[in-house]
Amino acid sequence: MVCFLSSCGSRKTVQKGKLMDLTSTVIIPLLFGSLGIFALFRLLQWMRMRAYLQEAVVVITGATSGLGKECAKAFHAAGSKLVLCGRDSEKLKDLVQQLSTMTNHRKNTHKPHTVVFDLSDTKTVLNAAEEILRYLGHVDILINNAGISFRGTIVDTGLDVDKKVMETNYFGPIALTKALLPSMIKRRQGHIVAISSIQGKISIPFRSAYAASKHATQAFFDCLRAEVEQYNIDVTVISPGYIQTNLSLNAITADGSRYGVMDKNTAEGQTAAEVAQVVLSAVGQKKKEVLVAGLTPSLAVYLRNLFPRLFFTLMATRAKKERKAKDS
Ligand SMILES: NC(=O)C1=CN([C@@H]2O[C@H](COP(=O)(O)OP(=O)(O)OC[C@H]3O[C@@H](n4cnc5c(N)ncnc54)[C@H](OP(=O)(O)O)[C@@H]3O)[C@@H](O)[C@H]2O)C=CC1
Ligand SMILES: CCCCCCCCCCCCCCCC(=O)OCC(=O)COP(=O)(O)O
Repeated sequence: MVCFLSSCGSRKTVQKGKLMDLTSTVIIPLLFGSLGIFALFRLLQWMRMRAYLQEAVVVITGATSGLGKECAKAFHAAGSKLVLCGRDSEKLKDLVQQLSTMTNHRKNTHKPHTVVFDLSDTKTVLNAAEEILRYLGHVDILINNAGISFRGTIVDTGLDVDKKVMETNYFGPIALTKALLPSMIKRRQGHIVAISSIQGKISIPFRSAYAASKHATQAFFDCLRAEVEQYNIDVTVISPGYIQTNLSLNAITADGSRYGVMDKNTAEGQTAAEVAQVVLSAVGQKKKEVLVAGLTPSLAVYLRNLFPRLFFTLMATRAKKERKAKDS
């Protein structure tokens, strides 16, 4: 018995020793090796991204405020050659002035070019595309960012309002994309980015025109991605949740007037600078799509796809609650 116990003890000691040997000779080197490979991979990825963005001709629509303005700062700092688009030439000039004061000692930065046009006017969009190609010769990255939101009940909203939202958020961006696409196909190089929304994946009550325009955006750019892959053209769709911008202030309502209220959700959203960094990194890594949202909007997207009936019930309850709050 004593002999058995002592042999058990020594067997345990031998096993412990073998385990320690295995840890020091295999597990620890493997762990450090994997960490090293991962760090090297990330470094190479970062260097490739920097090289891709440096000197790239990047067109940004809606550069006069919010996310577009922050994207302009991020891509300018990355050394891209910017074409800043907007409706207001004074705001664009101010931005160019602001960018000129941003020094980046490690990067060669460029003075941006500006183009003024209204996305809801197709003729000016086509003229703008011509001007961009004439001035810069080509476009490497087009960021379709500009957009407006909407607040209203479907029953009270005139069709002219639906059309205005679709023209700004959908027809304008696709007109600009189509106008620049042939030159990208010719060069067999290019990257088209669409700033969509979580509302491109789910519809919430009293946002019909906006959610419809963003669903259309998602569908169009998903088709485009498939069609242009053979020409080495990338398409990235970015779907943010709430961002702290003027989007709700500038939203149009059922009668076409400005909403003029800063929504609580918008005010408490991510900062535009944070989201712009996500856009920069997604573009740099040529990601196909990115969701930039908190837990609830992200869960809502999964809920819509996995348990649609439950999602529809939640949305109907939300609509009743909102209408009651408005009426009282
Ligand atoms: N804020 C948010 O919570 C979210 C925003 N998004 C999307 O992000 C994008 C940027 O919006 P955001 O920065 O938040 O909002 P802002 O209102 O701050 O910016 C919108 C930009 O679009 C421009 N714009 C609007 N209408 C037109 C038009 N007809 N022609 C040309 N430019 C136009 C505006 O120009 P001007 O200065 O002349 O008005 C402005 O530069 C939009 O596509 C929006 O749908 C997506 C998810 C969430
Ligand atoms: C266990 C699962 C819980 C899931 C809860 C689902 C019900 C909650 C719905 C939440 C809806 C979130 C919508 C997010 C919308 C959004 O982020 O949109 C961004 C925008 O484009 C903002 O535009 P807006 O003009 O609407 O401010």
